[in-house]
Amino acid sequence: MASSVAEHRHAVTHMLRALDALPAETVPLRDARGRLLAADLLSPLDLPLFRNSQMDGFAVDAGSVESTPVTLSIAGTVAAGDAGSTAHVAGTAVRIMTGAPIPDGADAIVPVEDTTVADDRVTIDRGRTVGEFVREAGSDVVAGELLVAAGTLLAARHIAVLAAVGVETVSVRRRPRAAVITTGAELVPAGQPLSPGQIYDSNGIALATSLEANGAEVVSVARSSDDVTQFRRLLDDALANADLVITSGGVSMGDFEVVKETLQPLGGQFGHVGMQPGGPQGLTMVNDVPVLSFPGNPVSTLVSFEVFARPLLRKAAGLPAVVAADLPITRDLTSVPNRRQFLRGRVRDGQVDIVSGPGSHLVAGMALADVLIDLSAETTTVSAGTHVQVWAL
Ligand SMILES: Nc1nc2c(c(=O)[nH]1)N[C@H]1C(S)=C(S)[C@@H](COP(=O)(O)OP(=O)(O)OC[C@H]3O[C@@H](n4cnc5c(N)ncnc54)[C@H](O)[C@@H]3O)O[C@H]1N2
Ligand code: MOO
Repeated sequence: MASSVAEHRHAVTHMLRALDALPAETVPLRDARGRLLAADLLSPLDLPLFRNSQMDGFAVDAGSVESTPVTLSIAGTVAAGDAGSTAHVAGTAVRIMTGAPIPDGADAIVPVEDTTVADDRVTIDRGRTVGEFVREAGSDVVAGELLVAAGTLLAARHIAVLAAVGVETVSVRRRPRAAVITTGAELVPAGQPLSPGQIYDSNGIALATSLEANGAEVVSVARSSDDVTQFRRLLDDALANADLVITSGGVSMGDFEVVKETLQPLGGQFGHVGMQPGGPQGLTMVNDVPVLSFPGNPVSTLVSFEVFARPLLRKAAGLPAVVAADLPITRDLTSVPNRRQFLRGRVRDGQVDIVSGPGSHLVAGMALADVLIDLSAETTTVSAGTHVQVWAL
């Protein structure tokens, strides 16, 4: 397999198509933020549920406050939470609090600021017309009306209205379940002392957090030595629980390419994609679960994720597409011929600058970047001021 970025992306898209049609699951409303609503939600109730006051003040019939000042006797008090069964008697005022049910017969609210109370009488300085500061039942939404449409990415404002009508759980699209396996005899988890030749495993956590940031649920992050038996066992565990497996390392031309050695006999396609970093790539379908095999260099892994996994995961999760822009570059640069190059850049004042060399081990340089600069395979030189395509990280 030797292919272009576009060809490989096409193959990955095809292999990951099932992620767009994952079944629904029910989650507590409290956990629904960031999830895609699976079905239209109709309101079970009117909102407001009952006619209530928009102000602390006095409920009156507008007719009796037409000419002011006028003094009315105070017939009672209703607070928010009261049942609101008392009827209003024309020519009187009922002391009322914001959110309290308006007594039948009252049709306007006079805010307390426009009144003076003496004993059990209130003098109203400014009248109000019918409906002023009255919140009618159903004026926001009526029972049976569409509250939130299927396919909505639930945000706090959607959760708010669902809570307001008493919804406890919602049906949402299941998140893609992803498993990560890093490979390499040299890898050690943080917290363990490093022996000569060993390095900390950064790709496991980098891929897990990348997956989560793009709407996936990470079911496991495992680490394998270069031993085929161990890798195969971890792979089987991952396949049992995941819709997608991402591996890192073990795909190029060395003697200990555990990922390639295990997956190629299962039909995996391994080879070079015309890009830098991220050239060596593998793609395998095992038991109907797609396995994306990214190269082990830390920047190669992250760039592979950006180019091949992130756009598809965001689409499956209903998240907005990755932001791309054309921006002028601050300096002259050269690019390797016949490879699409993804350089690490930073945008300042509407221009993009390079923040790191092209080496795929430069993980600290990657951390300085906020965009990838995407240079086509045909590009060999770019002069300062030329517009280049960038993708937000
Ligand atoms: N003769 C050739 N050698 C290499 C080629 C080639 O075409 N011919 N391609 C190079 C390119 S490009 C890349 S990228 C790497 C990809 O190699 P692998 O995917 O097999 O990765 P490894 O050899 O396992 O590791 C590469 C590098 O990355 C470090 N690494 C691996 N995993 C992790 C991790 N989880 N956390 C941190 N760092 C990791 C590893 O120690 C190596 O330094 O192959 C080139 N070689
Ligand atoms: O493709 Mo490798 O990712 O250049 O370093």
